[in-house]
This record gives sequence, structure tokens and C-alpha cells, in this order.
Amino acid sequence: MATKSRIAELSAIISTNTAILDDYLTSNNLPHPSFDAATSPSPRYPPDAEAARVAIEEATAELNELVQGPGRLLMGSQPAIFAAKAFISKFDIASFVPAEGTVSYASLASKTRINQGAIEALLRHAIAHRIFIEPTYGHVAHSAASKLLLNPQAVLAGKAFADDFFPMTASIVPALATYPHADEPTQAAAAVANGVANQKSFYDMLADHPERSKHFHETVAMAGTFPGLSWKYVVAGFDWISLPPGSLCVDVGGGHGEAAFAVAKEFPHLKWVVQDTSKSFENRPQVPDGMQVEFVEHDFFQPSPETTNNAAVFFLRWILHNWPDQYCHRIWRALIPSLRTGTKILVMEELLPMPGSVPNAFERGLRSMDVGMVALGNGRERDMEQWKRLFAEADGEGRFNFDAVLKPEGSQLVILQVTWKG
Ligand SMILES: C[S@@+](CC[C@H](N)C(=O)[O-])C[C@H]1O[C@@H](n2cnc3c(N)ncnc32)[C@H](O)[C@@H]1O
Repeated sequence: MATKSRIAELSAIISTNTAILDDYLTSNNLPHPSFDAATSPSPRYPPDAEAARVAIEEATAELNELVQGPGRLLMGSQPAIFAAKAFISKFDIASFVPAEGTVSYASLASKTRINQGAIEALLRHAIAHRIFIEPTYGHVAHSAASKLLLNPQAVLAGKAFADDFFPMTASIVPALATYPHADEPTQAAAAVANGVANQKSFYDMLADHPERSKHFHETVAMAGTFPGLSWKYVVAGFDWISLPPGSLCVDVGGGHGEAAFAVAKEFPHLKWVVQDTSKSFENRPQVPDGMQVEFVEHDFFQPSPETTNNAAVFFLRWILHNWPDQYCHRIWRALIPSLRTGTKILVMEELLPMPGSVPNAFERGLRSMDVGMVALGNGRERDMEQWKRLFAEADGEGRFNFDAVLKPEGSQLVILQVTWKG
């Protein structure tokens, strides 16, 4: 019997899994996927239906790319869509489009004071990507995707994309052409994009732009509402109950303190100090009543303050991936004055898999983050060997002992547990 071709295999996978998802939606009287503005924003499915959805996403993408052929695949990506998305967010285009009905390009031009032809070019490119629709010639209405841009959190994230993530991504190649060693934060694409190469790292530059700083920090804090990044995984990722009452935990570069809040809520016997820059603390939420959480301004390249001397745990989530190895070592060495034999250092980060060993859509997300870290500060996402090497070399004497990697079920990030041997 002839073996099935890959495209026939993929077609079968799509057919089987589409039937599963379709049955689930129909039998539960739920809306079916649609680009229509009335569609619910981000449907969440139970495990079987979600597995079918993921299989469809994976197989349709592979099938689509297979039938494109190598030439179209190589040349077909359209970077202008990122400019269109950045434009839409920067100029609040979604807010000018009524929830019901349409707005004309002429009206958008008068509201934004931007040339109508340029708006038409950018929005029609977005429309071709299902962001907005043009139900009658010259008039724009919402699609399901564009309507999401009315959500206040999406507005903030869109601004961070338009002002920071998109321009820094576009500057990766010029930065590497000028600074090929790619090992200094001040020579990364973010610095190049902002005209501060050799002067400021991304975070130092951001401190000069209060609005952008607010968008960035709130976007990072908001990421904790995404399923794989939920704060509940900070709670599940370590044996917090094993720490004696009154133990001090320090969230280094803790941003808005959401990780500390999540653990303090479940384990009120612990005290938390959240360290970060003053800019990051702006717009942070109040400490909920009864929680022992304190916010302390501290530069993590400087020695940890004496008040953290008896800390049981130093927790670093999404810190080290921003920085090249030698800067990570500086952050770790700054902890040493406060470390005692047995102090735990918990690093919550992505763990890069072997290339090609995880579903492609997931891998694309991870690799995109990795490139994003190069852009932000010549940082890196890291695989297991790279993490182990980073810990082993951090103090020059191998006193940071790597214990274990913990991955709570469903978490996108792992917790790497390290103990100070003293
Ligand atoms: C990617 S965010 C992660 C925030 C938080 N830990 C989380 O998981 O959401 C990196 C954090 O490092 C902080 N940061 C950057 N440079 C710093 C420095 N020199 N000292 C202290 N914090 C710093 C930033 O302000 C930001 O809050």
C-alpha cells in the first residue's frame, strides 16, 4: 500500500480535529470561530477541545507553508504588517471606529491629521490580515481582532509595541552590523533605535520617557494574565510552605509585585521585599490589606542592602533574559553579601528546548522572545546547558549550586532552583 504523502497526512489531521472541535462547539451551543466583530475575544476550551484546536493550528500552518513552496515561503513574509499594527496602536485608530457602524477614511484623516492615502495603505493592509473590515468602499468597521484593540490592556501593549518593540526589532540588523560582538546592553538594537548607542541600556533609556515606561511596565505586569504566564505558577513552582514563619523572600526586579502578592496571598507566613527602580513602581497596585509586602527601590547591579541579609529566598522572574552573561554575573554577585549557606535563588524564565523538539507554534513563540531579548539588551533566552554554565560561572568559584528545574503543569516558564553553598 502506498504511504500517505505529508499533505494527505496533514489533511487527515485537520479533518479529524476539526470534527472534534466542531462537535464540542455545536454540542455546547457555543459560537464557532469567525472574523466577525460579534465573536467572543479569546475562547478557552477544555483540554480535549484545546488539543484539537492546537493540532488544527499546527497542521494548517504546516500545510499552508508546504503548498506555498520554498520560494513563496522565503519571500512571502510582509514586514509592512508590523508597521500597520504599530500605526493602528500609536494613533488609536480602533477608538475612532464605532462599535456598530463605520467611519470613513476621510474622517480618520481629519481626526489623526495624517494623509488619507497613507492611512488607506496601512489600514487596507491590516484589513487583508483580518484587522478591521471595509464593508462599503471607503468606510472602515471593526472585525473581531480590531475590536480587541479597544481593551485598555491591549491599548497599553499596542503602545509598547509601537514605541519600543517594533522599532527595536527593526534595528537589530543595523545594531549587529555596527556592534557585531552583541555583548553590551548599550549596543543593542533598543539603544540604536533610540539614538543612545554606547550611552544607555533599554531600561536607562526608558527612564527618560515616562509614558513609554508606563506602557512597558504595565504590559509586562499584564503578561501575568496570560494562561501560561499566570502568577499561580509562581505559587505552585516552589515549596513555599517549607519556609519557617517570618522568612524573608526578595523579588529582585519584581516590577509591580504581582509575584509577591500571589505567594503572600497563599502563604501569609512569609515576608516579601520587592526591589526595582522607582520608574517601575509608578502606577503599581497598592499592597492588599494584611499582606507583608514592602517595595524598596534598589539597583540590582549594586550590592543587595543589609536589610536582605537573612533572606531565605531571592526570586528573579524574567530578569536574566534581558542581560548578556557578564551582566547576569554582576546581578548575582551583587546578591553575595546577603547570602547565607542554604539561601535559595529561584530563577523563573523560559527554558529553550532543543531545536525542533516542541510544537512549531510554541517554538516560534520562544524563538521570537529570544530575538526580542537580543534586541532589548543583547540578552538571551537560554537552554539548560547555558543556564547551568551561567550559574556555575556566576561567582568565579562555583558556589552557586544548581539543584533542580521545576515546571508547574501548564506553565510556560520554569523555575531553576539554585542554592548558595557559601
Ligand atoms: C521583564 S521585567 C520583569 C518584571 C517582573 N519580575 C515580572 O516577572 O513581571 C524586568 C524588570 O527588571 C527591572 N530592572 C531593570 N533594570 C534594573 C536595575 N538595574 N535594578 C533593578 N531592577 C531593574 C525593570 O524595571 C523590570 O521591572
